[in-house]
This record gives sequence, C-alpha cells and structure tokens, in this order.
Amino acid sequence: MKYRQRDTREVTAVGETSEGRVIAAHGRHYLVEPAAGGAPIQCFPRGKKSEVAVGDRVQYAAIAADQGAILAILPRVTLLYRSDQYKSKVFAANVDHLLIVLATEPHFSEDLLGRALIAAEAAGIAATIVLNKTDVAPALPAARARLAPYAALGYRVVEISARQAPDAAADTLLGLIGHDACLLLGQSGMGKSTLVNLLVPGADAATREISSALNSGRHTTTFTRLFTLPDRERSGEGPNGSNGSNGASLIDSPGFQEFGLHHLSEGQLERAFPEFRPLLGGCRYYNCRHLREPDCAILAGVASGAVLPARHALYAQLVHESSQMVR
Ligand SMILES: Nc1nc2c(ncn2[C@@H]2O[C@H](COP(=O)(O)OP(=O)(O)OP(=O)(O)O)[C@@H](O)[C@H]2O)c(=O)[nH]1
Ligand SMILES: [Zn+2]
Repeated sequence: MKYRQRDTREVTAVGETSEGRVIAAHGRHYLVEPAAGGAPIQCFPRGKKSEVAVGDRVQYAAIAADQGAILAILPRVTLLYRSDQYKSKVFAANVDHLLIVLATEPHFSEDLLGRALIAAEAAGIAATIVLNKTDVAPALPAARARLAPYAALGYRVVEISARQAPDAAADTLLGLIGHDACLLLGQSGMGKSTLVNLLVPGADAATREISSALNSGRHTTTFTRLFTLPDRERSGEGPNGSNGSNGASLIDSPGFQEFGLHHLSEGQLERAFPEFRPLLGGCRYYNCRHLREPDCAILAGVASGAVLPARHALYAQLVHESSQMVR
C-alpha cells in the first residue's frame, strides 16, 4: 500500500513541525499532503480540536515515519458547512468555487439547489450551476425553465453532457475551474462520479488506495477527497477570482440527505439572497424580518414580482431554522 511504504529517507524527522494540506478525511483519520512534496501521510488531530476539514492547511508533527499529529489548523479563507439544530458538518475548507451538479433527469431538488447557493453566498464562495445530461432531450426544456430564474439572479449556468460529449464537458469544467479549489456537490444520480472520473483519470483507483490508507474499509464513498488538477489558464472570465493560493483542485464529497443551514443568522440570510440586497434598508423597521411586517421592502418585492415567492419561502424556512439553532 503506497502510503504505508514511504521511503524513510524522505520522511520529516520525528518531532519536526511541517505544513501540509488535508486531502482526505474519514472520521478522525486524515491524509495530509506535505507542502514540501512527497507522499501523503496519515494524521490524527491532537486533543479535542475543532473539526479538521479537507482543504485545510495544517501544521503537523511527525510522530512516526508514516504518521503525524495535527497541531494546528492554519487560518481558513472559506469554510462551507451545513448544520442542523445540534451540530454542524463541514463540507470543506478553503474552497473558492462551488460547482452544483444537476441533471435533466432524475428530477433535481430545487430546495437543495437554493440551499447550496445560500451556503456559498454566506461563505463568500462563487457558485456555478452545472446542468448535466443535456443529451436527454425530452427533459431539457423543463430543466432549462427551472434554472432560468437562477440565471436571471446572476448565477452562471453551464450545460454539459458527460456521456454524449465528454471532451467538451471536461473542457467546459476545466475552464470554469481555472486555478480554483472547487467543491462538487450533487444529489445522487446527477452524474457527479462520472464527472470526477472525467476530470481526474485514475480517481477510482486513487480513492480505493486512500480508503485503505484511512481504514475506511469498503465504504469508499463515505469520505471527502481532494484531487489536485493540473493548473491551466481559465478560459473566459471566471466568476470568482480565486485567492491564488490554492491551485486547481477538485473536492468530491459524499452524498447527504439534509442541507440544514441552522447556523446562518437572520442578518447573514437576508444578505445571502442577491435579489434582496438592493431592497434591504427599504423596510419601515430597521430590524424587519421580512416575514409579515408592514411596509416591508422584501414583501413588496414579492408582490411586484422582483422576488420570486419560492425564494421568499426558502428565506422564511431558513429564518425558521436559524431560530431553532441551539447557540
Ligand atoms: N444520459 C446521460 N447519462 C449520464 C450522463 N452523465 C452520467 N450519466 C449517467 O447517470 C447515472 C448516474 O451517474 P453517476 O456519475 O453515478 O452519478 P452520481 O451523481 O455520482 O450518483 P451517485 O453515484 O449515486 O452518487 C449513471 O448511469 C451515468 O452513466 C450524461 O451526460 N447523460
Ligand atoms: Zn422587511
């Protein structure tokens, strides 16, 4: 197994502190890629640290030839997570750009799409909607119609067919990725694994190897994994402008059922809806919650059509979740 058979001559001296990037996580087992180069090594957090996430840059101390202890998490540029009433679950750290993978079929959840966009907005991460399976022609017009309002909000929507036009799909995605650290999110069946395999040749084999290094057994899809991509120039204007420090990478995270956003405050929520922003400040009450207050600019926006009722309903649901957070 590759990660257990490190050449001891290139191993950091035991006790020495080094920096690296977390490229896989399974429970409290992490795989850290040394900043200085060389094979990834297994690390465990020392003590009861806040959760280490894939994408984190960490300081670690070698405790054996092939093992390290994570001593500190370096300051994060971004952090994307979901939460319910009691706990939060980090998707990844230092992500520049979220790629939300949807498909013409099966039917994608607009609730999940809305939540992913809000999570990205709140975390200061650019988001792009990737509509896959455009070859399924009968389902294409309806999918496009469902996505039109998001394009109108300013979100970039790209269309691909991983099956019918894989080269064009890879080209489109690599162009979007540019130099960014990208997180792929998608419901089951949208084609996320197909896309990872398209962009990262050998991804399956690498994942199996890491899975055994992390002792995650047969549950190869239960951990988050970062793949470094060859850097290339971004074609066209990128939506974000990466922070420049990451380099192109693709983070694949396991499927999830709920995308709770209980951790977002009401103030964060109202600003995470781009269509609300020009209206904020126009309400009669400075602390308006935009739910049923008189002379509310957002509710007026719903009445005039500037804010879609479904988006306001999502906002109201998220405010409700926020109020349930055990803070
Ligand atoms: N028609 C069509 N089918 C596709 C396309 N891309 C992927 N698929 C198929 O869609 C199905 C789901 O693809 P996966 O890549 O396994 O999807 P996933 O999102 O990773 O789903 P899980 O593995 O369940 O998490 C597979 O049968 C793929 O072959 C596409 O562009 N067009
Ligand atoms: Zn209001």
